[in-house]
Amino acid sequence: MDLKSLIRDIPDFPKPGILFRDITTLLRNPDGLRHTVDTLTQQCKDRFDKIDYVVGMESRGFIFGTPLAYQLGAGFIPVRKPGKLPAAVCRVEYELEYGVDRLEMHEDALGEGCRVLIVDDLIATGGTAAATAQLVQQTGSELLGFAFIIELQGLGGREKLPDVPILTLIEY
Ligand SMILES: O=P(O)(O)OC[C@H]1O[C@H](OP(=O)(O)OP(=O)(O)O)[C@H](O)[C@@H]1O
Ligand SMILES: Nc1ncnc2[nH]cnc12
Repeated sequence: MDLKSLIRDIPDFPKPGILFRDITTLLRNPDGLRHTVDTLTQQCKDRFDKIDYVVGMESRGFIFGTPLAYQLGAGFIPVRKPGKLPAAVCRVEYELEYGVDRLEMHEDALGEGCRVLIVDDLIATGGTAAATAQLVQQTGSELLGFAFIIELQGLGGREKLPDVPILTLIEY
């Protein structure tokens, strides 16, 4: 299935010069959604052993991370933008392709010995994923790898990440 054909390109969003890869057109297509989640699941099963937790970043990481965790028999842990999580959090700052922000995770969400996969819809500069890796590794968990639906190659994103396997389904 040609998943790339289901992704819509929006020039100059959210700022001039950014070509936004819009996944809402993939999500609204029943076959596209099923194929994306099933392919991601199969590739993760082939590549990673015994994933305890899938960590997904707000907000688009939630869309793919939760069904993936369900299919893998893992738990899902949300990493959120500041001020959204109710219990005590750990924090990290990160850079976006179009801004700077902070991410938070509940400090009791992970601990020593947890086997963790980080999932997001897209990697651009890698700032979000690198920051999430920092949050995960600070807890003493084992970071097994990353899975993204889309990789924007040429922005150097994967070079920012720790040396673990990185799965991607669609590349630009
Ligand atoms: O590799 P990077 O340069 O860090 O960019 C990738 C991140 O940017 C987007 O999220 P965004 O912060 O726009 O938030 P959203 O998911 O709530 O739309 C995307 O979903 C990734 O999380
Ligand atoms: N070009 C882009 N399209 C969609 N989401 C993004 N997140 C960061 N850069 C992006």
